[in-house]
Amino acid sequence: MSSQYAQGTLIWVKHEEEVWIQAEIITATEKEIIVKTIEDPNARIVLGPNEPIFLRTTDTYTSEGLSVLDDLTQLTHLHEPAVLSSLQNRFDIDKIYTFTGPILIAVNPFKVIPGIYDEEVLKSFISTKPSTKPHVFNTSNASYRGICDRHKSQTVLISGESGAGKTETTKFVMKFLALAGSSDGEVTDVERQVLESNPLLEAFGNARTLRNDNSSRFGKFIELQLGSPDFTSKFC
Ligand SMILES: Nc1ncnc2c1ncn2[C@@H]1O[C@H](COP(=O)(O)OP(=O)(O)OP(=O)(O)O)[C@@H](O)[C@H]1O
Repeated sequence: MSSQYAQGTLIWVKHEEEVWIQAEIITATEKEIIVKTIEDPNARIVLGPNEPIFLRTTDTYTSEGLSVLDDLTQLTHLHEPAVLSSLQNRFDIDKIYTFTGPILIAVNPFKVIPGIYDEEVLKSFISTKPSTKPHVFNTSNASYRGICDRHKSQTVLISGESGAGKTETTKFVMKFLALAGSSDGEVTDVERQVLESNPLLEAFGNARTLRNDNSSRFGKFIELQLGSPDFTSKFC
C-alpha cells in the first residue's frame, strides 16, 4: 500500500453482499486510501494499509454500453473481481459460456435459453473452421477435429461443484459427437441408444440433494468409440 495511486484511479473494493463493488480513489497516502463507490458517490470508504487493491478499467464498456469479452484472457486486469464481474455481465444477457484461453467456463442458467442448443446451431459448429465463439458445441468440435485431423483419442474433462451443470454439459457433448461422428450426418439407432442410456443411468444413480434435484451420486467415465482407426465421417 502506498501513495502510488493517483486520484481518480478506478478500483474494486470488497462488499459484504455484492462481494466486489466498483470504486474510485479520492486520495491515497502511505497509511490509507479513501475511495468513493459508484453506488453511493457521497459516501467514503477508508481502506487500511494491508487491504489489497484490485485495479479496474472501463475497457469493457463501449459507447453503446457494456461490451462483454468472449475470452477472459483479453481482460486488462485478470483478477477475481474482473473475472466475476465479466461472467456476471455475460450471464445477465444469457451468455452463459466464456472462454478463458482454451478452457470453457459454463455458468448454469437454471432456465431454458431458447435456441442455443438447436440442431441448426449444433450443425453450424460442425465444420473444419475453428470458431472463436464460446459454446459447448465449439469445445466438442475441437475434440472432434482432434480425432479427424490427428487420428488421436481426445479427452473432454468436465468439472464443477454439485449442481454446476456437468451432467447436462456431458449430454450436449455426446449429442454433438453422435451427430458429427455419424458417417452420413444422421444419428443412427446405435448412436440414439447411446444418448438414451442417460435416463436409465440416472434412474439408478441419481437422487435429489439440497443442491441439485437430479444429482449424480456416482462418478462418470464415458468412452465413445467413433469407428475404426481410419474412421471418416461426412464432417471430417
Ligand atoms: N446448460 C443448461 N441449461 C439449462 N439448465 C441447466 C443447464 N445445465 C444445468 N442445468 C440445470 O441445472 C440442473 C443441475 O445440473 P446437473 O445435474 O448437470 O449438475 P451436475 O454438475 O451434474 O450436479 P451433480 O454433481 O450434483 O450431479 C439440471 O437438472 C438443469 O435443471
